[in-house]
Amino acid sequence: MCGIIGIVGHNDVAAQLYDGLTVLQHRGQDAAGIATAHGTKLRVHKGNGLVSDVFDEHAMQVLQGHLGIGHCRYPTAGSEGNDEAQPFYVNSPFGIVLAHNGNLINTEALQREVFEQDRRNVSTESDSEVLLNVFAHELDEQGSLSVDATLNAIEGTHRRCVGGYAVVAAVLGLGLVAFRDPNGIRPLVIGKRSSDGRDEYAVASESVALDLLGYERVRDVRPGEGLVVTTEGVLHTRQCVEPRTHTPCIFEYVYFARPDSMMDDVSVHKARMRMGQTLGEKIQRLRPDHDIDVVIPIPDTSRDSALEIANVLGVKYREGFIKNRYVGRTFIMPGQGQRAKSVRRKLNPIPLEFRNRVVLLVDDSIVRGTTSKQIVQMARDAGARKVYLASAAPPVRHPNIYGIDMPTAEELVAHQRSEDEIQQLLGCDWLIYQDLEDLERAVAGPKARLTHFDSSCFNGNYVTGTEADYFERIKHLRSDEAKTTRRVPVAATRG
Ligand SMILES: O=P(O)(O)OC[C@H]1O[C@H](OP(=O)(O)OP(=O)(O)O)[C@H](O)[C@@H]1O
Ligand SMILES: NC(=O)CC[C@H](N)C(=O)O
Ligand SMILES: [Mg+2]
Repeated sequence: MCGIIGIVGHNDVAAQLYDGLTVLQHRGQDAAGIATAHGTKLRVHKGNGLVSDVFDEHAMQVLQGHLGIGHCRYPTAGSEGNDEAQPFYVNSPFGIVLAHNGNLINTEALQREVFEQDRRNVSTESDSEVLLNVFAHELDEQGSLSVDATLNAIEGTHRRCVGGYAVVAAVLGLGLVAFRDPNGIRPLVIGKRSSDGRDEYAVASESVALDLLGYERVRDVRPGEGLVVTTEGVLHTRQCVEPRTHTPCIFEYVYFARPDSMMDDVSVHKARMRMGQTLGEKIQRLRPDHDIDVVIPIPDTSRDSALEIANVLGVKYREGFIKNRYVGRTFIMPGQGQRAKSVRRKLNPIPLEFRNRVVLLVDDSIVRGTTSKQIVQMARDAGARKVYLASAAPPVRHPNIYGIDMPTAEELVAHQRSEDEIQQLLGCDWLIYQDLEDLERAVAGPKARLTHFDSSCFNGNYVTGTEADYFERIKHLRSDEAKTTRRVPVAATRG
Protein backbone atom coordinates (compact mmCIF):
# COMPACT_ATOMS: atom_id res chain seq x y z
CA MET A 1 0.00 0.00 0.00
CA CYS A 2 2.09 2.89 -1.15
CA GLY A 3 1.62 6.57 -0.49
CA ILE A 4 1.41 8.98 -3.43
CA ILE A 5 1.20 12.74 -3.70
CA GLY A 6 1.28 15.28 -6.54
CA ILE A 7 1.33 19.08 -6.35
CA VAL A 8 1.07 22.02 -8.74
CA GLY A 9 2.06 25.20 -6.90
CA HIS A 10 3.37 28.73 -7.40
CA ASN A 11 6.77 28.01 -5.92
CA ASP A 12 9.07 25.02 -5.67
CA VAL A 13 7.05 22.05 -4.42
CA ALA A 14 9.79 19.60 -3.31
CA ALA A 15 9.66 20.62 0.35
CA GLN A 16 5.87 20.19 0.39
CA LEU A 17 6.18 16.80 -1.29
CA TYR A 18 8.74 15.75 1.30
CA ASP A 19 6.52 16.84 4.19
CA GLY A 20 3.51 15.15 2.57
CA LEU A 21 5.44 11.90 2.22
CA THR A 22 6.43 11.94 5.88
CA VAL A 23 2.74 11.72 6.87
CA LEU A 24 2.15 8.99 4.27
CA GLN A 25 5.14 7.01 5.54
CA HIS A 26 2.91 4.43 7.26
CA ARG A 27 1.79 3.32 3.74
CA GLY A 28 5.27 2.24 2.65
CA GLN A 29 8.62 2.04 4.41
CA ASP A 30 10.78 0.37 1.77
CA ALA A 31 11.60 3.16 -0.64
CA ALA A 32 10.77 6.78 -1.35
CA GLY A 33 11.11 9.17 -4.24
CA ILE A 34 10.28 12.63 -5.52
CA ALA A 35 10.24 13.91 -9.10
CA THR A 36 9.85 17.54 -10.13
CA ALA A 37 9.45 19.32 -13.44
CA HIS A 38 11.69 22.34 -13.90
CA GLY A 39 11.64 24.12 -17.24
CA THR A 40 12.42 21.46 -19.81
CA LYS A 41 13.88 19.03 -17.28
CA LEU A 42 12.43 16.30 -15.10
CA ARG A 43 14.39 15.64 -11.93
CA VAL A 44 14.08 12.41 -9.98
CA HIS A 45 15.61 11.39 -6.69
CA LYS A 46 14.68 8.03 -5.17
CA GLY A 47 16.10 5.12 -3.22
CA ASN A 48 15.48 2.50 -0.58
CA GLY A 49 14.64 3.56 2.95
CA LEU A 50 12.38 5.89 4.86
CA VAL A 51 11.65 9.35 3.49
CA SER A 52 14.07 10.89 5.99
CA ASP A 53 16.83 8.46 4.89
CA VAL A 54 16.44 9.00 1.16
CA PHE A 55 16.58 12.80 0.95
CA ASP A 56 19.36 15.04 2.14
CA GLU A 57 19.83 18.76 1.66
CA HIS A 58 21.65 18.37 -1.62
CA ALA A 59 18.92 16.14 -3.08
CA MET A 60 16.27 18.64 -2.07
CA GLN A 61 18.12 21.52 -3.69
CA VAL A 62 18.26 19.69 -6.99
CA LEU A 63 14.52 19.02 -6.95
CA GLN A 64 13.43 22.38 -8.31
CA GLY A 65 10.11 23.11 -9.99
CA HIS A 66 6.53 24.14 -9.29
CA LEU A 67 5.16 20.76 -10.35
CA GLY A 68 6.07 17.45 -8.76
CA ILE A 69 5.05 14.04 -7.45
CA GLY A 70 6.19 11.83 -4.56
CA HIS A 71 5.93 8.19 -3.57
CA CYS A 72 6.69 5.94 -0.60
CA ARG A 73 6.73 2.26 -1.42
CA TYR A 74 5.50 -1.00 0.04
CA PRO A 75 6.18 -3.47 -2.79
CA THR A 76 3.46 -5.71 -4.14
CA ALA A 77 5.17 -6.62 -7.39
CA GLY A 78 8.71 -7.09 -8.60
CA SER A 79 11.50 -6.80 -6.05
CA GLU A 80 12.31 -4.61 -3.09
CA GLY A 81 15.37 -3.30 -4.94
CA ASN A 82 16.01 0.39 -5.37
CA ASP A 83 15.67 0.15 -9.15
CA GLU A 84 11.94 -0.32 -8.49
CA ALA A 85 11.62 2.68 -6.22
CA GLN A 86 9.20 5.23 -7.66
CA PRO A 87 8.49 7.61 -9.40
CA PHE A 88 9.35 5.95 -12.72
CA TYR A 89 10.43 8.04 -15.70
CA VAL A 90 10.10 7.75 -19.48
CA ASN A 91 11.52 10.32 -21.85
CA SER A 92 8.96 9.83 -24.59
CA PRO A 93 6.52 11.33 -25.32
CA PHE A 94 7.41 14.72 -23.81
CA GLY A 95 8.90 13.35 -20.57
CA ILE A 96 6.65 11.71 -17.98
CA VAL A 97 7.19 10.64 -14.36
CA LEU A 98 4.62 8.49 -12.60
CA ALA A 99 3.89 7.11 -9.13
CA HIS A 100 1.39 4.36 -8.44
CA ASN A 101 -0.41 2.94 -5.43
CA GLY A 102 -2.01 -0.42 -6.05
CA ASN A 103 -1.40 -3.55 -8.01
CA LEU A 104 -2.21 -4.56 -11.58
CA ILE A 105 -3.36 -8.12 -12.08
CA ASN A 106 -2.74 -8.29 -15.83
CA THR A 107 0.89 -7.16 -15.66
CA GLU A 108 2.32 -10.12 -17.58
CA ALA A 109 -0.03 -9.68 -20.53
CA LEU A 110 0.56 -5.92 -20.52
CA GLN A 111 4.30 -6.43 -20.38
CA ARG A 112 4.13 -8.49 -23.57
CA GLU A 113 1.82 -5.98 -25.25
CA VAL A 114 4.00 -3.05 -24.30
CA PHE A 115 7.06 -4.77 -25.75
CA GLU A 116 5.58 -6.41 -28.84
CA GLN A 117 2.92 -3.90 -29.90
CA ASP A 118 3.93 -0.60 -28.34
CA ARG A 119 7.66 -1.28 -28.86
CA ARG A 120 8.61 0.01 -25.47
CA ASN A 121 11.19 -1.30 -23.08
CA VAL A 122 10.30 -2.07 -19.49
CA SER A 123 13.46 -2.82 -17.57
CA THR A 124 12.15 -3.92 -14.15
CA GLU A 125 9.54 -6.39 -12.88
CA SER A 126 7.43 -3.54 -11.52
CA ASP A 127 3.77 -3.35 -12.54
CA SER A 128 4.02 0.42 -12.07
CA GLU A 129 6.67 0.73 -14.78
CA VAL A 130 4.35 -1.21 -17.10
CA LEU A 131 1.48 1.11 -16.20
CA LEU A 132 3.64 4.15 -16.99
CA ASN A 133 4.52 2.72 -20.39
CA VAL A 134 0.88 1.97 -21.19
CA PHE A 135 -0.06 5.55 -20.33
CA ALA A 136 2.92 6.93 -22.28
CA HIS A 137 1.97 4.88 -25.33
CA GLU A 138 -1.65 6.00 -25.14
CA LEU A 139 -0.51 9.63 -24.91
CA ASP A 140 1.88 9.19 -27.80
CA GLU A 141 -0.97 7.82 -29.91
CA GLN A 142 -2.80 11.11 -29.47
CA GLY A 143 -0.21 12.85 -31.64
CA SER A 144 -0.13 16.10 -29.67
CA LEU A 145 -0.09 17.32 -26.09
CA SER A 146 -3.23 18.90 -24.63
CA VAL A 147 -5.59 18.41 -21.71
CA ASP A 148 -8.03 16.55 -23.95
CA ALA A 149 -5.33 14.32 -25.40
CA THR A 150 -4.18 13.44 -21.88
CA LEU A 151 -7.70 12.60 -20.71
CA ASN A 152 -8.06 10.41 -23.83
CA ALA A 153 -4.82 8.68 -22.87
CA ILE A 154 -6.22 8.01 -19.39
CA GLU A 155 -9.27 6.44 -21.07
CA GLY A 156 -6.94 4.20 -23.06
CA THR A 157 -5.01 3.28 -19.90
CA HIS A 158 -8.25 2.29 -18.14
CA ARG A 159 -9.18 0.09 -21.08
CA ARG A 160 -5.95 -1.84 -20.81
CA CYS A 161 -5.10 -1.99 -17.10
CA VAL A 162 -6.88 -4.30 -14.67
CA GLY A 163 -6.50 -4.14 -10.90
CA GLY A 164 -6.28 -1.55 -8.17
CA TYR A 165 -4.54 1.72 -9.02
CA ALA A 166 -4.37 5.29 -7.90
CA VAL A 167 -1.87 7.23 -9.98
CA VAL A 168 -0.17 10.62 -10.03
CA ALA A 169 2.04 11.69 -12.91
CA ALA A 170 3.76 14.83 -14.13
CA VAL A 171 3.92 15.46 -17.86
CA LEU A 172 6.44 18.05 -19.04
CA GLY A 173 4.77 20.98 -20.73
CA LEU A 174 1.32 20.02 -19.41
CA GLY A 175 1.01 19.61 -15.64
CA LEU A 176 -0.16 17.14 -13.05
CA VAL A 177 -2.17 14.07 -14.09
CA ALA A 178 -4.09 11.81 -11.69
CA PHE A 179 -6.52 8.93 -12.01
CA ARG A 180 -8.12 6.18 -9.99
CA ASP A 181 -9.17 2.66 -11.01
CA PRO A 182 -12.77 2.18 -12.23
CA ASN A 183 -13.87 0.58 -8.94
CA GLY A 184 -12.08 3.15 -6.80
CA ILE A 185 -10.32 0.38 -4.88
CA ARG A 186 -7.32 2.54 -4.06
CA PRO A 187 -7.87 5.96 -2.50
CA LEU A 188 -7.06 9.39 -3.94
CA VAL A 189 -8.19 12.77 -2.69
CA ILE A 190 -7.99 16.29 -4.14
CA GLY A 191 -7.01 19.40 -2.18
CA LYS A 192 -6.87 23.05 -3.08
CA ARG A 193 -5.48 26.23 -1.59
CA SER A 194 -5.36 29.76 -2.87
CA SER A 195 -2.80 32.46 -2.46
CA ASP A 196 -2.69 35.85 -4.20
CA GLY A 197 -5.93 34.91 -5.97
CA ARG A 198 -4.33 31.91 -7.67
CA ASP A 199 -5.09 28.25 -7.03
CA GLU A 200 -2.66 25.53 -6.07
CA TYR A 201 -3.69 21.87 -6.15
CA ALA A 202 -2.52 18.73 -4.38
CA VAL A 203 -3.67 15.15 -4.91
CA ALA A 204 -2.76 12.49 -2.33
CA SER A 205 -3.52 8.99 -1.07
CA GLU A 206 -4.81 10.35 2.22
CA SER A 207 -6.28 13.65 3.34
CA VAL A 208 -3.82 13.86 6.24
CA ALA A 209 -1.19 15.01 3.71
CA LEU A 210 -3.51 17.82 2.58
CA ASP A 211 -4.16 18.90 6.18
CA LEU A 212 -0.48 19.11 6.93
CA LEU A 213 0.25 21.22 3.86
CA GLY A 214 -2.69 23.58 4.34
CA TYR A 215 -4.83 22.37 1.41
CA GLU A 216 -8.57 22.21 1.81
CA ARG A 217 -9.98 18.75 1.08
CA VAL A 218 -12.17 19.33 -1.99
CA ARG A 219 -13.35 15.78 -2.74
CA ASP A 220 -12.14 12.28 -3.56
CA VAL A 221 -11.19 11.44 -7.13
CA ARG A 222 -14.12 9.42 -8.49
CA PRO A 223 -13.63 5.82 -9.57
CA GLY A 224 -12.54 5.87 -13.21
CA GLU A 225 -12.15 9.64 -13.23
CA GLY A 226 -9.11 11.33 -14.75
CA LEU A 227 -7.82 14.76 -13.94
CA VAL A 228 -5.27 17.20 -15.22
CA VAL A 229 -4.07 20.29 -13.37
CA THR A 230 -2.18 22.45 -15.84
CA THR A 231 1.02 24.19 -14.78
CA GLU A 232 -1.05 27.41 -14.64
CA GLY A 233 -3.15 25.81 -11.88
CA VAL A 234 -6.36 25.07 -13.82
CA LEU A 235 -8.16 21.83 -12.95
CA HIS A 236 -9.80 19.73 -15.69
CA THR A 237 -11.65 16.49 -15.00
CA ARG A 238 -13.42 13.83 -17.02
CA GLN A 239 -15.14 10.54 -16.21
CA CYS A 240 -12.80 8.41 -18.31
CA VAL A 241 -14.60 5.09 -18.04
CA GLU A 242 -18.22 4.03 -17.46
CA PRO A 243 -18.82 4.12 -13.70
CA ARG A 244 -18.69 0.67 -12.09
CA THR A 245 -19.59 -0.34 -8.56
CA HIS A 246 -17.49 1.70 -6.18
CA THR A 247 -15.68 -0.80 -3.98
CA PRO A 248 -13.03 0.95 -1.87
CA CYS A 249 -10.59 -1.37 -0.11
CA ILE A 250 -11.98 -2.08 3.33
CA PHE A 251 -8.52 -2.89 4.67
CA GLU A 252 -7.63 0.81 4.36
CA TYR A 253 -10.12 1.48 7.15
CA VAL A 254 -9.08 -1.58 9.16
CA TYR A 255 -5.33 -1.03 9.10
CA PHE A 256 -3.65 0.99 6.40
CA ALA A 257 -4.87 4.53 6.63
CA ARG A 258 -4.08 6.98 9.38
CA PRO A 259 -7.03 7.56 11.71
CA ASP A 260 -6.86 11.31 11.07
CA SER A 261 -7.62 10.79 7.37
CA MET A 262 -10.97 11.09 5.63
CA MET A 263 -11.32 8.50 2.90
CA ASP A 264 -14.17 8.56 0.43
CA ASP A 265 -15.85 10.94 2.84
CA VAL A 266 -15.61 8.54 5.78
CA SER A 267 -13.51 9.33 8.83
CA VAL A 268 -11.09 6.45 9.42
CA HIS A 269 -11.04 7.23 13.14
CA LYS A 270 -14.82 7.06 13.41
CA ALA A 271 -14.94 3.88 11.31
CA ARG A 272 -12.50 2.24 13.73
CA MET A 273 -14.52 3.39 16.73
CA ARG A 274 -17.65 1.88 15.17
CA MET A 275 -15.71 -1.37 14.62
CA GLY A 276 -15.02 -1.39 18.37
CA GLN A 277 -18.65 -0.69 19.13
CA THR A 278 -19.97 -3.62 17.06
CA LEU A 279 -17.26 -5.98 18.28
CA GLY A 280 -17.95 -4.98 21.89
CA GLU A 281 -21.62 -5.74 21.32
CA LYS A 282 -20.75 -9.15 19.88
CA ILE A 283 -18.62 -9.99 22.94
CA GLN A 284 -21.44 -8.87 25.19
CA ARG A 285 -23.91 -11.03 23.24
CA LEU A 286 -21.71 -14.13 23.31
CA ARG A 287 -20.71 -13.80 26.98
CA PRO A 288 -23.07 -11.54 28.89
CA ASP A 289 -21.34 -12.62 32.13
CA HIS A 290 -17.81 -12.23 30.83
CA ASP A 291 -14.96 -12.08 33.34
CA ILE A 292 -12.80 -9.54 31.50
CA ASP A 293 -10.88 -7.26 33.90
CA VAL A 294 -9.16 -5.04 31.41
CA VAL A 295 -9.04 -4.22 27.68
CA ILE A 296 -5.52 -3.73 26.28
CA PRO A 297 -4.84 -2.57 22.71
CA ILE A 298 -2.00 -3.94 20.61
CA PRO A 299 -0.47 -0.65 19.47
CA ASP A 300 -0.84 1.23 17.28
CA THR A 301 -3.71 0.69 14.92
CA SER A 302 -6.15 -1.09 17.24
CA ARG A 303 -6.37 1.73 19.78
CA ASP A 304 -9.56 3.39 18.49
CA SER A 305 -11.47 0.10 18.41
CA ALA A 306 -10.11 -1.15 21.74
CA LEU A 307 -11.26 1.96 23.57
CA GLU A 308 -14.80 1.55 22.25
CA ILE A 309 -14.86 -2.15 23.20
CA ALA A 310 -13.92 -1.18 26.75
CA ASN A 311 -16.70 1.42 26.80
CA VAL A 312 -19.29 -1.07 25.57
CA LEU A 313 -18.19 -3.72 28.08
CA GLY A 314 -17.87 -1.22 30.89
CA VAL A 315 -14.36 -2.36 31.83
CA LYS A 316 -11.05 -0.54 32.17
CA TYR A 317 -8.98 0.39 29.13
CA ARG A 318 -5.26 0.25 29.78
CA GLU A 319 -2.12 0.72 27.70
CA GLY A 320 -0.29 -2.50 28.55
CA PHE A 321 2.28 -2.57 25.76
CA ILE A 322 4.77 0.19 25.14
CA LYS A 323 5.76 0.66 21.56
CA ASN A 324 9.32 1.45 20.57
CA ARG A 325 8.74 4.45 18.37
CA TYR A 326 11.85 3.74 16.34
CA VAL A 327 10.57 0.45 14.94
CA GLY A 328 8.22 0.81 11.99
CA ARG A 329 5.12 -1.15 11.08
CA THR A 330 5.84 -4.85 11.13
CA PHE A 331 3.13 -6.09 8.78
CA ILE A 332 4.52 -4.18 5.81
CA MET A 333 8.08 -5.45 6.27
CA PRO A 334 9.16 -7.59 3.35
CA GLY A 335 10.17 -10.90 4.99
CA GLN A 336 8.62 -13.11 7.66
CA GLY A 337 11.91 -13.36 9.60
CA GLN A 338 12.16 -9.58 9.86
CA ARG A 339 8.47 -9.27 10.78
CA ALA A 340 8.70 -11.86 13.55
CA LYS A 341 11.82 -10.35 15.15
CA SER A 342 10.39 -6.86 15.00
CA VAL A 343 7.29 -7.61 17.07
CA ARG A 344 9.34 -8.25 20.22
CA ARG A 345 11.63 -5.32 19.51
CA LYS A 346 8.62 -3.11 18.95
CA LEU A 347 6.35 -3.99 21.88
CA ASN A 348 7.16 -4.48 25.56
CA PRO A 349 4.59 -5.20 28.29
CA ILE A 350 3.99 -3.30 31.53
CA PRO A 351 3.59 -6.35 33.84
CA LEU A 352 1.39 -4.66 36.45
CA GLU A 353 -1.36 -4.24 33.87
CA PHE A 354 -1.41 -8.02 33.32
CA ARG A 355 -0.65 -9.62 36.65
CA ASN A 356 -3.51 -11.87 37.86
CA ARG A 357 -5.95 -10.31 35.43
CA VAL A 358 -8.21 -11.63 32.71
CA VAL A 359 -7.11 -9.46 29.81
CA LEU A 360 -8.81 -8.84 26.50
CA LEU A 361 -6.16 -7.97 23.93
CA VAL A 362 -7.47 -6.16 20.86
CA ASP A 363 -5.88 -5.97 17.44
CA ASP A 364 -7.24 -4.39 14.28
CA SER A 365 -6.58 -7.56 12.30
CA ILE A 366 -4.83 -10.91 12.46
CA VAL A 367 -3.18 -11.68 9.15
CA ARG A 368 -0.22 -14.04 9.37
CA GLY A 369 -0.62 -14.22 13.15
CA THR A 370 2.97 -13.00 13.61
CA THR A 371 1.96 -10.28 16.07
CA SER A 372 -0.80 -12.00 18.01
CA LYS A 373 1.06 -15.23 18.66
CA GLN A 374 3.92 -13.38 20.31
CA ILE A 375 1.70 -10.90 22.10
CA VAL A 376 -0.44 -13.60 23.69
CA GLN A 377 2.71 -15.25 25.04
CA MET A 378 4.03 -11.91 26.29
CA ALA A 379 0.75 -11.31 28.14
CA ARG A 380 1.02 -14.73 29.77
CA ASP A 381 4.67 -14.17 30.70
CA ALA A 382 3.64 -10.85 32.25
CA GLY A 383 1.31 -12.76 34.60
CA ALA A 384 -2.14 -12.63 32.97
CA ARG A 385 -4.59 -15.17 34.43
CA LYS A 386 -6.40 -15.58 31.11
CA VAL A 387 -5.69 -14.05 27.71
CA TYR A 388 -8.55 -13.32 25.32
CA LEU A 389 -7.94 -11.87 21.89
CA ALA A 390 -10.35 -9.84 19.78
CA SER A 391 -9.85 -8.83 16.16
CA ALA A 392 -11.67 -5.78 14.80
CA ALA A 393 -11.62 -7.46 11.37
CA PRO A 394 -12.92 -10.91 10.36
CA PRO A 395 -10.51 -13.79 9.64
CA VAL A 396 -8.24 -12.96 6.68
CA ARG A 397 -8.60 -16.11 4.58
CA HIS A 398 -7.88 -14.99 1.01
CA PRO A 399 -5.01 -13.26 -0.77
CA ASN A 400 -5.13 -9.56 -1.55
CA ILE A 401 -4.30 -8.71 -5.13
CA TYR A 402 -5.05 -4.98 -5.32
CA GLY A 403 -2.13 -3.45 -3.45
CA ILE A 404 -1.63 -5.27 -0.16
CA ASP A 405 1.18 -7.75 -0.15
CA MET A 406 -0.59 -10.88 1.01
CA PRO A 407 -0.50 -12.92 -2.14
CA THR A 408 -0.34 -16.43 -0.71
CA ALA A 409 -3.31 -17.95 1.09
CA GLU A 410 -1.11 -20.53 2.85
CA GLU A 411 0.72 -17.74 4.70
CA LEU A 412 -2.50 -16.52 6.32
CA VAL A 413 -3.11 -17.97 9.76
CA ALA A 414 -6.87 -18.27 9.11
CA HIS A 415 -6.51 -20.04 5.77
CA GLN A 416 -8.39 -23.34 5.92
CA ARG A 417 -8.58 -23.15 9.70
CA SER A 418 -11.63 -22.89 11.92
CA GLU A 419 -11.73 -20.22 14.59
CA ASP A 420 -11.08 -22.91 17.22
CA GLU A 421 -8.01 -24.08 15.39
CA ILE A 422 -6.72 -20.50 15.08
CA GLN A 423 -7.34 -19.95 18.78
CA GLN A 424 -5.23 -22.99 19.56
CA LEU A 425 -2.49 -21.93 17.24
CA LEU A 426 -2.31 -18.43 18.70
CA GLY A 427 -2.44 -19.88 22.22
CA CYS A 428 -5.20 -17.66 23.61
CA ASP A 429 -8.08 -18.70 25.88
CA TRP A 430 -10.76 -17.13 23.68
CA LEU A 431 -10.60 -15.66 20.20
CA ILE A 432 -13.33 -13.35 18.91
CA TYR A 433 -13.51 -12.02 15.37
CA GLN A 434 -15.65 -9.22 13.99
CA ASP A 435 -18.32 -10.39 11.52
CA LEU A 436 -17.87 -9.08 7.97
CA GLU A 437 -21.38 -7.64 7.87
CA ASP A 438 -20.63 -5.64 11.02
CA LEU A 439 -17.29 -4.47 9.64
CA GLU A 440 -18.90 -3.23 6.44
CA ARG A 441 -21.65 -1.48 8.37
CA ALA A 442 -19.10 0.07 10.69
CA VAL A 443 -17.13 1.53 7.78
CA ALA A 444 -20.22 2.69 5.89
CA GLY A 445 -21.36 4.54 9.02
CA PRO A 446 -24.83 5.77 9.96
CA LYS A 447 -25.23 7.70 6.70
CA ALA A 448 -24.21 4.61 4.69
CA ARG A 449 -22.12 6.74 2.33
CA LEU A 450 -20.43 3.64 0.98
CA THR A 451 -22.51 0.62 0.07
CA HIS A 452 -19.99 -1.83 -1.39
CA PHE A 453 -16.40 -2.68 -0.55
CA ASP A 454 -13.46 -4.62 -1.78
CA SER A 455 -13.55 -7.13 1.10
CA SER A 456 -11.83 -9.81 -0.97
CA CYS A 457 -9.31 -10.86 1.67
CA PHE A 458 -12.27 -11.74 3.92
CA ASN A 459 -14.76 -13.19 1.44
CA GLY A 460 -12.73 -14.14 -1.65
CA ASN A 461 -14.86 -11.98 -4.01
CA TYR A 462 -12.60 -10.20 -6.49
CA VAL A 463 -14.45 -7.38 -8.20
CA THR A 464 -12.25 -7.39 -11.32
CA GLY A 465 -12.41 -11.16 -11.76
CA THR A 466 -9.17 -13.15 -12.02
CA GLU A 467 -7.64 -15.55 -14.50
CA ALA A 468 -7.88 -19.22 -13.56
CA ASP A 469 -4.17 -19.67 -12.73
CA TYR A 470 -3.57 -16.19 -11.32
CA PHE A 471 -3.21 -17.21 -7.69
CA GLU A 472 -0.78 -20.01 -8.50
CA ARG A 473 1.32 -17.59 -10.52
CA ILE A 474 1.53 -14.91 -7.82
CA LYS A 475 2.27 -17.53 -5.20
CA HIS A 476 5.21 -18.62 -7.29
CA LEU A 477 6.40 -15.02 -7.66
CA ARG A 478 5.60 -13.45 -4.32
CA SER A 479 5.37 -15.96 -1.48
CA ASP A 480 7.78 -15.32 1.39
CA GLU A 481 9.79 -18.29 0.17
CA ALA A 482 10.02 -16.90 -3.36
CA LYS A 483 11.11 -13.53 -2.01
CA THR A 484 13.96 -14.96 0.03
CA THR A 485 15.43 -16.75 -2.96
CA ARG A 486 15.08 -13.81 -5.31
CA ARG A 487 17.97 -11.60 -6.27
CA VAL A 488 17.64 -8.06 -4.91
CA PRO A 489 19.38 -5.55 -7.19
CA VAL A 490 21.90 -3.39 -5.38
CA ALA A 491 22.77 -0.80 -8.00
CA ALA A 492 22.05 2.70 -6.77
CA THR A 493 19.50 4.72 -8.69
CA ARG A 494 19.71 7.93 -6.75
CA GLY A 495 20.60 11.15 -8.47
O1 LIG B 1 -1.13 -10.97 11.99
P1 LIG B 1 0.02 -10.16 11.50
O2 LIG B 1 0.59 -10.76 10.26
O3 LIG B 1 1.03 -9.92 12.56
O4 LIG B 1 -0.54 -8.76 11.00
C1 LIG B 1 -1.42 -7.96 11.71
C2 LIG B 1 -0.70 -6.99 12.60
O5 LIG B 1 0.18 -6.14 11.82
C3 LIG B 1 -0.24 -4.80 11.93
O6 LIG B 1 0.56 -4.10 12.89
P2 LIG B 1 1.85 -3.23 12.50
O7 LIG B 1 2.91 -3.50 13.47
O8 LIG B 1 2.19 -3.43 11.07
O9 LIG B 1 1.39 -1.70 12.58
P3 LIG B 1 0.68 -0.79 13.68
O10 LIG B 1 1.76 -0.30 14.62
O11 LIG B 1 0.07 0.30 12.88
O12 LIG B 1 -0.35 -1.57 14.42
C4 LIG B 1 -1.66 -4.86 12.40
O13 LIG B 1 -2.02 -3.69 13.11
C5 LIG B 1 -1.66 -6.07 13.30
O14 LIG B 1 -1.15 -5.73 14.57
N1 LIG C 1 1.65 -1.12 -2.38
C1 LIG C 1 1.63 -0.53 -3.54
O1 LIG C 1 0.82 0.33 -3.83
C2 LIG C 1 2.66 -1.02 -4.54
C3 LIG C 1 2.74 -0.31 -5.87
C4 LIG C 1 3.45 -1.17 -6.93
N2 LIG C 1 2.66 -2.33 -7.25
C5 LIG C 1 4.82 -1.59 -6.42
O2 LIG C 1 5.03 -2.72 -6.07
O3 LIG C 1 5.68 -0.75 -6.34
MG1 LIG D 1 -0.60 -3.62 14.74
